[in-house]
Amino acid sequence: MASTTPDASQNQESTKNSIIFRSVKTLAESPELTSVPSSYTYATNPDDELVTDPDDDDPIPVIDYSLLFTGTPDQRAKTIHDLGRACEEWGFFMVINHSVPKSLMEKMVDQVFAFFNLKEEDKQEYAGNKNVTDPIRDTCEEYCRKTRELGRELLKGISESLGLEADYIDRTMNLDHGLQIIAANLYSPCPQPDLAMGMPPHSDHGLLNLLIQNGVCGLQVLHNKKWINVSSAPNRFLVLVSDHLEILSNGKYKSVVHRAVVSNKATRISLATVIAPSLDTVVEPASELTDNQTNPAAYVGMKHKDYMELQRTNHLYGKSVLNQVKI
Ligand SMILES: O=C(O)CCC(=O)C(=O)O
Ligand SMILES: [Fe+2]
Repeated sequence: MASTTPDASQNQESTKNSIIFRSVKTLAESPELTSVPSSYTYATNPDDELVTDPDDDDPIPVIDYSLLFTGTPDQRAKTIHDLGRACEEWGFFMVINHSVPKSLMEKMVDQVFAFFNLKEEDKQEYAGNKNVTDPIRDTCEEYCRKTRELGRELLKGISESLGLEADYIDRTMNLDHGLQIIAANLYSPCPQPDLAMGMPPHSDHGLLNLLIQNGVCGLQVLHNKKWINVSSAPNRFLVLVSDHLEILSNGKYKSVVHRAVVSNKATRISLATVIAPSLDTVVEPASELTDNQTNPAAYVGMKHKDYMELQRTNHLYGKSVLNQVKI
Protein backbone atom coordinates (compact mmCIF):
# COMPACT_ATOMS: atom_id res chain seq x y z
CA MET A 1 0.00 0.00 0.00
CA ALA A 2 2.33 2.68 -1.21
CA SER A 3 0.13 5.63 -2.01
CA THR A 4 -3.31 6.86 -1.20
CA THR A 5 -5.92 9.00 -2.88
CA PRO A 6 -6.68 12.31 -1.12
CA ASP A 7 -10.18 11.05 -0.35
CA ALA A 8 -9.12 7.72 1.11
CA SER A 9 -6.41 9.37 3.17
CA GLN A 10 -9.06 10.81 5.50
CA ASN A 11 -9.53 7.32 6.75
CA GLN A 12 -5.89 6.46 7.16
CA GLU A 13 -3.09 7.26 9.50
CA SER A 14 0.50 7.00 8.37
CA THR A 15 3.22 5.61 10.55
CA LYS A 16 6.89 5.50 9.56
CA ASN A 17 6.64 2.39 7.40
CA SER A 18 3.02 1.65 6.81
CA ILE A 19 -0.49 2.97 6.56
CA ILE A 20 -3.02 1.92 9.16
CA PHE A 21 -6.66 1.95 8.10
CA ARG A 22 -9.39 2.84 10.57
CA SER A 23 -11.45 -0.17 9.48
CA VAL A 24 -11.13 -3.19 7.24
CA LYS A 25 -14.09 -1.76 5.30
CA THR A 26 -12.08 1.38 4.51
CA LEU A 27 -9.15 -0.76 3.46
CA ALA A 28 -11.32 -3.01 1.27
CA GLU A 29 -12.91 0.00 -0.41
CA SER A 30 -9.64 1.76 -1.12
CA PRO A 31 -9.39 1.94 -4.94
CA GLU A 32 -5.78 0.83 -5.17
CA LEU A 33 -6.18 -2.35 -3.14
CA THR A 34 -5.12 -5.32 -5.28
CA SER A 35 -3.56 -7.57 -2.69
CA VAL A 36 -3.96 -8.29 0.99
CA PRO A 37 -1.42 -6.34 3.10
CA SER A 38 0.79 -8.73 5.04
CA SER A 39 -0.63 -7.60 8.40
CA TYR A 40 -4.03 -8.92 7.30
CA THR A 41 -3.00 -12.28 5.81
CA TYR A 42 -4.13 -15.45 7.53
CA ALA A 43 -2.03 -18.58 7.41
CA THR A 44 -4.13 -21.73 7.22
CA ASN A 45 -2.81 -25.09 8.17
CA PRO A 46 -2.83 -27.27 5.00
CA ASP A 47 -3.44 -30.44 7.09
CA ASP A 48 -6.54 -28.85 8.45
CA GLU A 49 -7.94 -27.57 5.21
CA LEU A 50 -10.36 -30.12 3.85
CA VAL A 51 -13.34 -27.98 2.80
CA THR A 52 -16.42 -29.59 1.29
CA ASP A 53 -20.12 -29.10 0.79
CA PRO A 54 -22.38 -31.23 2.98
CA ASP A 55 -22.60 -34.87 1.95
CA ASP A 56 -25.98 -36.05 0.60
CA ASP A 57 -25.72 -38.97 3.05
CA ASP A 58 -25.04 -36.67 5.99
CA PRO A 59 -26.95 -33.44 5.34
CA ILE A 60 -26.94 -30.47 7.70
CA PRO A 61 -29.85 -31.07 10.11
CA VAL A 62 -32.98 -28.99 9.49
CA ILE A 63 -35.47 -28.50 12.33
CA ASP A 64 -39.07 -27.55 11.60
CA TYR A 65 -39.77 -25.33 14.62
CA SER A 66 -43.53 -25.26 14.03
CA LEU A 67 -43.74 -28.99 14.79
CA LEU A 68 -42.76 -28.29 18.42
CA PHE A 69 -46.11 -26.52 18.80
CA THR A 70 -48.55 -27.65 16.14
CA GLY A 71 -47.27 -31.11 15.27
CA THR A 72 -48.89 -34.36 16.33
CA PRO A 73 -47.38 -35.90 19.49
CA ASP A 74 -45.30 -38.15 17.23
CA GLN A 75 -44.07 -35.23 15.13
CA ARG A 76 -43.16 -33.28 18.27
CA ALA A 77 -41.30 -36.25 19.75
CA LYS A 78 -39.41 -36.76 16.47
CA THR A 79 -38.49 -33.06 16.33
CA ILE A 80 -37.08 -33.23 19.87
CA HIS A 81 -35.16 -36.36 18.98
CA ASP A 82 -33.81 -34.63 15.83
CA LEU A 83 -32.80 -31.59 17.90
CA GLY A 84 -30.84 -33.87 20.24
CA ARG A 85 -29.12 -35.66 17.38
CA ALA A 86 -28.24 -32.37 15.70
CA CYS A 87 -26.68 -31.05 18.94
CA GLU A 88 -24.80 -34.30 19.50
CA GLU A 89 -23.55 -35.04 16.00
CA TRP A 90 -23.16 -31.57 14.47
CA GLY A 91 -23.48 -28.93 17.18
CA PHE A 92 -25.29 -27.10 14.43
CA PHE A 93 -28.69 -27.03 12.72
CA MET A 94 -30.93 -24.84 10.60
CA VAL A 95 -34.37 -23.78 11.75
CA ILE A 96 -37.30 -23.35 9.38
CA ASN A 97 -40.93 -22.35 10.01
CA HIS A 98 -39.89 -20.33 13.04
CA SER A 99 -41.58 -17.49 14.89
CA VAL A 100 -39.47 -14.52 13.72
CA PRO A 101 -41.14 -12.64 10.84
CA LYS A 102 -39.12 -12.72 7.61
CA SER A 103 -39.75 -8.98 7.16
CA LEU A 104 -38.13 -8.29 10.57
CA MET A 105 -35.06 -10.38 9.70
CA GLU A 106 -34.69 -8.50 6.40
CA LYS A 107 -35.24 -5.11 8.02
CA MET A 108 -32.62 -5.83 10.66
CA VAL A 109 -30.03 -6.85 8.04
CA ASP A 110 -30.86 -3.81 5.85
CA GLN A 111 -30.58 -1.38 8.74
CA VAL A 112 -27.31 -2.86 9.92
CA PHE A 113 -26.00 -2.55 6.37
CA ALA A 114 -27.10 1.10 6.28
CA PHE A 115 -25.25 1.68 9.57
CA PHE A 116 -22.06 0.13 8.19
CA ASN A 117 -22.41 2.35 5.12
CA LEU A 118 -22.48 5.59 7.12
CA LYS A 119 -19.50 7.81 6.48
CA GLU A 120 -16.62 6.89 8.80
CA GLU A 121 -16.80 10.24 10.58
CA ASP A 122 -20.56 9.79 11.22
CA LYS A 123 -19.92 6.30 12.54
CA GLN A 124 -17.27 7.62 14.91
CA GLU A 125 -20.00 9.56 16.72
CA TYR A 126 -21.35 6.27 17.97
CA ALA A 127 -17.99 5.30 19.41
CA GLY A 128 -18.62 7.79 22.21
CA ASN A 129 -21.86 8.51 24.01
CA LYS A 130 -24.42 7.63 21.40
CA ASN A 131 -25.71 4.10 21.57
CA VAL A 132 -24.78 2.12 18.50
CA THR A 133 -28.38 0.94 18.13
CA ASP A 134 -29.88 4.46 18.17
CA PRO A 135 -30.65 4.60 14.44
CA ILE A 136 -32.26 1.16 14.47
CA ARG A 137 -33.52 0.99 18.04
CA ASP A 138 -37.12 -0.12 17.39
CA THR A 139 -36.15 -2.81 14.89
CA CYS A 140 -33.34 -3.98 17.14
CA GLU A 141 -35.58 -4.23 20.21
CA GLU A 142 -38.20 -6.18 18.32
CA TYR A 143 -35.55 -8.46 16.83
CA CYS A 144 -34.03 -9.05 20.30
CA ARG A 145 -37.43 -9.96 21.72
CA LYS A 146 -38.34 -12.33 18.91
CA THR A 147 -34.97 -14.09 18.80
CA ARG A 148 -34.89 -14.43 22.59
CA GLU A 149 -38.29 -16.13 22.44
CA LEU A 150 -37.08 -18.44 19.64
CA GLY A 151 -33.88 -19.31 21.50
CA ARG A 152 -35.69 -20.05 24.76
CA GLU A 153 -38.23 -22.28 23.04
CA LEU A 154 -35.48 -24.18 21.21
CA LEU A 155 -33.73 -24.65 24.57
CA LYS A 156 -36.92 -26.17 25.98
CA GLY A 157 -36.85 -28.78 23.21
CA ILE A 158 -33.13 -29.30 23.80
CA SER A 159 -33.75 -29.76 27.56
CA GLU A 160 -36.27 -32.47 26.77
CA SER A 161 -33.88 -34.10 24.34
CA LEU A 162 -31.43 -34.46 27.27
CA GLY A 163 -34.14 -36.19 29.32
CA LEU A 164 -34.59 -33.10 31.52
CA GLU A 165 -37.75 -31.13 32.26
CA ALA A 166 -38.62 -28.74 29.44
CA ASP A 167 -37.90 -25.64 31.53
CA TYR A 168 -34.69 -27.03 33.11
CA ILE A 169 -32.21 -24.94 31.08
CA ASP A 170 -34.41 -21.85 31.23
CA ARG A 171 -34.64 -22.12 35.02
CA THR A 172 -31.11 -23.15 35.94
CA MET A 173 -29.50 -20.68 33.53
CA ASN A 174 -31.80 -17.91 34.81
CA LEU A 175 -32.89 -16.94 31.31
CA ASP A 176 -35.44 -14.45 32.66
CA HIS A 177 -32.32 -12.37 33.31
CA GLY A 178 -30.19 -14.01 30.64
CA LEU A 179 -27.56 -12.12 28.69
CA GLN A 180 -28.33 -11.58 25.03
CA ILE A 181 -25.72 -10.18 22.70
CA ILE A 182 -26.23 -9.24 19.07
CA ALA A 183 -23.08 -8.93 17.01
CA ALA A 184 -23.22 -7.54 13.49
CA ASN A 185 -20.38 -8.66 11.23
CA LEU A 186 -19.47 -7.07 7.91
CA TYR A 187 -17.19 -8.92 5.50
CA SER A 188 -16.14 -6.68 2.61
CA PRO A 189 -15.01 -8.25 -0.68
CA CYS A 190 -11.35 -9.23 -0.57
CA PRO A 191 -9.06 -9.29 -3.64
CA GLN A 192 -7.30 -12.48 -2.43
CA PRO A 193 -9.85 -14.43 -0.37
CA ASP A 194 -7.54 -17.44 -0.01
CA LEU A 195 -5.07 -15.31 1.92
CA ALA A 196 -7.53 -13.82 4.39
CA MET A 197 -10.04 -15.02 6.97
CA GLY A 198 -13.20 -13.16 7.96
CA MET A 199 -13.36 -14.73 11.41
CA PRO A 200 -10.91 -17.41 12.56
CA PRO A 201 -12.06 -20.80 13.92
CA HIS A 202 -13.73 -20.52 17.32
CA SER A 203 -16.68 -21.68 19.38
CA ASP A 204 -19.03 -19.18 21.01
CA HIS A 205 -19.81 -18.53 24.67
CA GLY A 206 -23.45 -18.86 25.71
CA LEU A 207 -25.99 -21.59 25.04
CA LEU A 208 -27.03 -21.00 21.43
CA ASN A 209 -26.02 -18.58 18.71
CA LEU A 210 -28.82 -17.77 16.25
CA LEU A 211 -27.20 -16.53 13.06
CA ILE A 212 -28.72 -14.89 9.98
CA GLN A 213 -26.99 -13.45 6.93
CA ASN A 214 -27.71 -11.25 3.91
CA GLY A 215 -27.91 -14.04 1.34
CA VAL A 216 -24.14 -14.21 0.86
CA CYS A 217 -22.58 -17.40 2.22
CA GLY A 218 -19.30 -17.62 4.12
CA LEU A 219 -19.94 -19.64 7.27
CA GLN A 220 -18.10 -22.97 7.56
CA VAL A 221 -18.60 -25.43 10.42
CA LEU A 222 -16.16 -28.13 11.47
CA HIS A 223 -17.81 -31.55 11.23
CA ASN A 224 -15.94 -34.85 11.41
CA LYS A 225 -12.66 -32.97 10.92
CA LYS A 226 -13.82 -31.32 7.69
CA TRP A 227 -14.87 -27.74 7.09
CA ILE A 228 -18.40 -27.80 5.70
CA ASN A 229 -19.70 -24.87 3.64
CA VAL A 230 -23.05 -23.75 4.96
CA SER A 231 -25.33 -22.47 2.24
CA SER A 232 -28.63 -21.18 3.43
CA ALA A 233 -31.99 -20.27 1.96
CA PRO A 234 -33.63 -17.02 3.09
CA ASN A 235 -35.76 -17.02 6.24
CA ARG A 236 -33.73 -19.65 8.08
CA PHE A 237 -31.78 -19.40 11.29
CA LEU A 238 -28.39 -21.07 11.44
CA VAL A 239 -28.12 -22.27 15.03
CA LEU A 240 -24.78 -22.98 16.67
CA VAL A 241 -24.47 -24.96 19.89
CA SER A 242 -22.26 -22.87 22.15
CA ASP A 243 -19.85 -23.57 25.01
CA HIS A 244 -22.29 -23.31 27.92
CA LEU A 245 -24.60 -25.92 26.42
CA GLU A 246 -21.60 -28.24 26.07
CA ILE A 247 -20.73 -27.66 29.75
CA LEU A 248 -24.31 -28.06 30.98
CA SER A 249 -24.77 -31.31 29.02
CA ASN A 250 -21.41 -32.55 30.37
CA GLY A 251 -20.04 -32.84 26.85
CA LYS A 252 -22.93 -34.80 25.37
CA TYR A 253 -23.66 -31.86 23.11
CA LYS A 254 -20.59 -30.22 21.61
CA SER A 255 -20.16 -26.55 20.83
CA VAL A 256 -19.36 -26.27 17.15
CA VAL A 257 -16.11 -24.79 15.90
CA HIS A 258 -16.88 -22.44 13.03
CA ARG A 259 -15.26 -19.70 10.98
CA ALA A 260 -16.23 -17.16 8.34
CA VAL A 261 -14.42 -17.04 5.02
CA VAL A 262 -14.46 -14.05 2.66
CA SER A 263 -15.10 -13.77 -1.06
CA ASN A 264 -13.83 -11.48 -3.78
CA LYS A 265 -17.32 -10.81 -5.10
CA ALA A 266 -19.91 -9.69 -2.61
CA THR A 267 -20.19 -7.97 0.74
CA ARG A 268 -21.47 -10.32 3.42
CA ILE A 269 -23.35 -9.34 6.56
CA SER A 270 -24.06 -11.77 9.37
CA LEU A 271 -25.97 -11.11 12.57
CA ALA A 272 -25.15 -13.35 15.48
CA THR A 273 -27.54 -13.45 18.45
CA VAL A 274 -26.10 -15.17 21.48
CA ILE A 275 -28.61 -16.53 24.00
CA ALA A 276 -26.68 -16.89 27.23
CA PRO A 277 -27.13 -17.47 30.98
CA SER A 278 -27.39 -14.51 33.34
CA LEU A 279 -23.97 -13.12 34.21
CA ASP A 280 -24.10 -14.45 37.78
CA THR A 281 -25.14 -17.99 36.87
CA VAL A 282 -22.53 -20.59 37.67
CA VAL A 283 -22.56 -22.89 34.65
CA GLU A 284 -21.62 -26.46 35.44
CA PRO A 285 -22.61 -29.93 34.24
CA ALA A 286 -26.23 -30.73 35.22
CA SER A 287 -26.15 -33.03 38.26
CA GLU A 288 -28.96 -35.02 36.61
CA LEU A 289 -26.53 -35.89 33.79
CA THR A 290 -23.50 -36.82 35.87
CA ASP A 291 -22.61 -39.43 38.46
CA ASN A 292 -19.37 -40.08 40.26
CA GLN A 293 -18.88 -43.57 38.89
CA THR A 294 -19.61 -43.72 35.18
CA ASN A 295 -20.07 -40.13 34.12
CA PRO A 296 -18.20 -37.70 36.38
CA ALA A 297 -18.42 -33.97 35.72
CA ALA A 298 -16.00 -33.15 32.94
CA TYR A 299 -15.97 -29.34 33.39
CA VAL A 300 -15.48 -27.09 36.39
CA GLY A 301 -18.30 -24.69 37.23
CA MET A 302 -17.69 -21.05 36.47
CA LYS A 303 -19.79 -17.88 36.59
CA HIS A 304 -20.80 -16.77 33.14
CA LYS A 305 -19.22 -13.35 33.67
CA ASP A 306 -15.89 -14.97 34.60
CA TYR A 307 -16.07 -17.15 31.50
CA MET A 308 -16.62 -14.05 29.37
CA GLU A 309 -13.63 -12.42 30.99
CA LEU A 310 -11.56 -15.50 30.21
CA GLN A 311 -12.71 -15.24 26.60
CA ARG A 312 -11.92 -11.53 26.46
CA THR A 313 -8.40 -11.97 27.79
CA ASN A 314 -7.47 -15.06 25.78
CA HIS A 315 -6.57 -15.46 22.16
CA LEU A 316 -9.77 -16.84 20.63
CA TYR A 317 -8.85 -19.89 18.65
CA GLY A 318 -10.84 -23.11 18.33
CA LYS A 319 -11.94 -24.24 21.77
CA SER A 320 -9.04 -22.64 23.61
CA VAL A 321 -11.31 -21.04 26.23
CA LEU A 322 -13.55 -24.06 26.81
CA ASN A 323 -10.48 -26.25 27.20
CA GLN A 324 -9.49 -24.20 30.24
CA VAL A 325 -12.57 -25.34 32.19
CA LYS A 326 -12.27 -28.98 31.11
CA ILE A 327 -11.26 -31.37 33.86
O1 LIG B 1 -20.25 -14.54 10.11
C1 LIG B 1 -20.44 -15.70 10.45
O2 LIG B 1 -21.02 -16.51 9.74
C2 LIG B 1 -19.93 -16.17 11.78
C3 LIG B 1 -20.00 -15.12 12.86
C4 LIG B 1 -19.60 -15.67 14.19
O3 LIG B 1 -19.07 -16.74 14.30
C5 LIG B 1 -19.84 -14.89 15.40
O4 LIG B 1 -20.27 -13.73 15.34
O5 LIG B 1 -19.60 -15.46 16.50
FE1 LIG C 1 -19.06 -17.41 16.36
